[in-house]
Amino acid sequence: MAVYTEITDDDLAGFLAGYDLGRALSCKGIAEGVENSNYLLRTERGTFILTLYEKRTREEDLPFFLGLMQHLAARGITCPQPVKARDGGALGRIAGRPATIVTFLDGVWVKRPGVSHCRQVGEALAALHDAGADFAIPRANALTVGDWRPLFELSKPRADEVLPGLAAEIEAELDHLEAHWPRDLPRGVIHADLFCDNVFFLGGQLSGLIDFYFACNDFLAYDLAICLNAWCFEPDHAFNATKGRAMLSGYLAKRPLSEAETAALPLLARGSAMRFLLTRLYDWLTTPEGALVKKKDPLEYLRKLRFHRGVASIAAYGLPPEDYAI
Ligand SMILES: Nc1ncnc2c1ncn2[C@@H]1O[C@H](COP(=O)(O)OP(=O)(O)O)[C@@H](O)[C@H]1O
Ligand SMILES: N[C@@H](CCOP(=O)(O)O)C(=O)O
Repeated sequence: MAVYTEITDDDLAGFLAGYDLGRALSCKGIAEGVENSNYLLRTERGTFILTLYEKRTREEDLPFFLGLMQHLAARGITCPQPVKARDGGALGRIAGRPATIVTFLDGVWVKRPGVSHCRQVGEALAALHDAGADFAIPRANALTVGDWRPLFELSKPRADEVLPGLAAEIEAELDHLEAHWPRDLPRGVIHADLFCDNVFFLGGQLSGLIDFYFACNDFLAYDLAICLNAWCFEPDHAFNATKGRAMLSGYLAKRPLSEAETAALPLLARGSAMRFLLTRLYDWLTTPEGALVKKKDPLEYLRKLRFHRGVASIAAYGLPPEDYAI
């Protein structure tokens, strides 16, 4: 359960006094997510999500995240919308933390995605990339290749407690990624965390996207690599090429990949696996016992990384060359 900051009834009443949402009827911590504290808030005016920003979400980035959600919605992407307070702002403070209220999105996330889910995620990702193209506020990715080694240094002394030899394997992989990371692929606004728990479905149809708090400007194909990792591996850790093909086809139907993007995809997938391995490893080693959050397994991403290390081309993800030639 991701609740890092508890709020009192008085905190909530004081916060809501700035809004036209009536009184709180209930406010319950949400048992999902790992980054921020989220509450399901019911007021006299409806149901909302109250988010208190924690950990990796920097306050100075909030105008980017909130503005992006508004920008994307205006271009047809279904995502939560910040609720404005009476003073016109959407960002406030509660219990000492920066906080916003956003609209509640109907739908459920799928724990065992199928081929159709993967295709729809590919389509939605391409639509997001298209919709984000003219978003004016820039935000550099704070978790890209140059940030991985400093992040790793924080976990390195204890990494082998998680798996003997892990520190050396990560170091060697970082050497490779730093030496080969692409410099010049098409860039734009990426979601950067479009995992299964951030995509809602209703009746089998994708109904909305949430959790834009890692969104940034980076390689568009890197976002696709993140999604391949998050959606197309089976619980036994095998990559499912049918799902990979569905996701890539869904994406390609809306946005073609360049030759350079296609060639870079295995490396981007390795990098994406490294990024989530490192944040999970850090959280694994530092989250206090008894914290109200379910820690995520770093080694899941080590296995994914090892798979991509053996991948020579995008064909291994289920797409034969004749399907993506442009
Ligand atoms: N706008 C929303 N509408 C409905 N449910 C939401 C919304 N935002 C968050 N949630 C719920 O809260 C959970 C955690 O939210 P998320 O943004 O993923 O947290 P974190 O910032 O910690 O990653 C989600 O899995 C979902 O169940
Ligand atoms: N997706 C990340 C963790 C952060 O995302 P959340 O949406 O689950 O809070 C991971 O799986 O490591």
